[in-house]
Amino acid sequence: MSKLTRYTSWQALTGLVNTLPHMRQLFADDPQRFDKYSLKDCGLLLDYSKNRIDAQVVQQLLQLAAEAGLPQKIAAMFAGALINTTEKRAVLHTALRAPADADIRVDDCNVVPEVQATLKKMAAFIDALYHGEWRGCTGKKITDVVAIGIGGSFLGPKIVSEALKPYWNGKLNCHFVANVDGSCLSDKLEALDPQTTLFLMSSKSFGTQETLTNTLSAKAWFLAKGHTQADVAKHFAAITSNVEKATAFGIDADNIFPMWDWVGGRYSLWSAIGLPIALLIGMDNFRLLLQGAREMDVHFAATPLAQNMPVIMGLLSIWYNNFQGAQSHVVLTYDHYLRGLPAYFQQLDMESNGKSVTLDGETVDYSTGPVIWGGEGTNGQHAYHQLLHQGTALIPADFILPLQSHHPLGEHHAQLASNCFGQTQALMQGRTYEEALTELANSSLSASEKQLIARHKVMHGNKPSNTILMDKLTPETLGALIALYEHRTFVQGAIWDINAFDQWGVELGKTLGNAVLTRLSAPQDCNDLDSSSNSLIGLFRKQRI
Ligand SMILES: O=P(O)(O)OC[C@H]1O[C@](O)(CO)[C@@H](O)[C@@H]1O
Repeated sequence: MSKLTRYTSWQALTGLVNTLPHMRQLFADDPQRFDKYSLKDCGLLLDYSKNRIDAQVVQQLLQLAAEAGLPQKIAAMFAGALINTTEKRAVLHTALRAPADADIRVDDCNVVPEVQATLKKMAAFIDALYHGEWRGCTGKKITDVVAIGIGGSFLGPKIVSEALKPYWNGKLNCHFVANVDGSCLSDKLEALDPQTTLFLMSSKSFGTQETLTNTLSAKAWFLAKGHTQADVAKHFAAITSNVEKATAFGIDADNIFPMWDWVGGRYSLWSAIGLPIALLIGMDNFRLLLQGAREMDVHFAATPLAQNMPVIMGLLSIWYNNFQGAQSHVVLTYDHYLRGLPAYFQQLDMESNGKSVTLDGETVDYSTGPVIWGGEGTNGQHAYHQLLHQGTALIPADFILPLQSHHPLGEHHAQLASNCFGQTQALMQGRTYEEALTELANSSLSASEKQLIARHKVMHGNKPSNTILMDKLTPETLGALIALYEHRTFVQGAIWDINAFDQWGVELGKTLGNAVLTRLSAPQDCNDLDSSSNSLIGLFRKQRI
């Protein structure tokens, strides 16, 4: 039996499952329920009242956090302890948004000055592009930037840029290339002029196949347009922790922005990986994004657990995941600009908590990371909300809504908000058989048909959701929101006693993929492989001939 499942709080929580009344009753019994189970800080409001909780459950969840040493683990992360134990690294994405005078040490060296110097380098780079000091090899201003990267070197820049479209200053166009599928890069290149295009290669390792291949092809395209190797320096820059590989690749040392091994890829948008964001919204707004995340860092580090937003959200997810069989969690962003956020949270959470051994290497005897999925509201209501309401799976939901729109068009925003609130209400209260029968009372159906249809219309409700509101989607509130989810992920990994900051699971697929690549062009069959891989390789080889 694992340490975690031996905690008295874990035992107590196991005993509390299915002992609570329906949420309808919980709300009926306590008119102050919203006030009791909502938190406000960092420009966000978290309404967690539509959850299967009462004072006793919350108390035991908080006790679980205490028994798991969460406060100490939070302090260790902020202090730069090597909590990424398998790679012997600190986890300090929080240092990327720390104040300039902070002192945060790795190997007894304060990392903040280098972070600040990189922010200044970013600002100078952006100014040079904006004002034409940086020009292409034929003297033309740069108009388009192609950001090449994948995973955390793509999702953060892409999704945050999309989310902050109202803040784009129009000085540059930015395009994102991630997939190694040639269609992705080709689509972008066909519309571009190499004389006015700058390629930004983002790769912490400078060893990711997709990013290297895309960058090599971009360079080949550039050279095929009549330009020379000497011209490359004016059209290629890189963000990486592997400066040696980047210069060997042909990128001018002055055009390389550093990254550090104490920043995980999925936590790196706050570093120079976020350059595409800053190019689109300007450095002042990028600093506001950092500031918002900083506010959430201060909240997370200093707020008592019971009023701590990431802690409450992480504990609630554990309550469903580990005690009520929920295997997925849905994020529903009721804002068109936030439509990509669920995909961002997918990598953040699933690449962090998709683990099955504890820090000591013991196989866990409890569930860990759920599947994170979601999409844009109201679209999801016409796609998968049916399952949320009447399916057999328990899927806790987060609803995210800015109270003000950037485009106050007629009744649109009121309808968006009413749908958001209506959905959480429907998930909570459901519809009883009697209510369904009453709704059918005046229909022309026979009595037996009414009874049958009523059965199909029953919604059990008691489906948990959190609602997160902000006054408006701004760089600051977005920074706070993303940091909220970073720390929510941390809370769960800390309680599950897993390493949320390595990603050994992605290595094997890459290695085997590279081995297959060599076989796709080999003449002989791969009879040493399983028959599926052998056949699939054969089919691909056949179509190539
Ligand atoms: O920035 P890099 O080193 O190219 O890595 C890209 C992505 O690949 C991973 O290492 C594995 O998916 C992610 O953690 C990372 O964000």
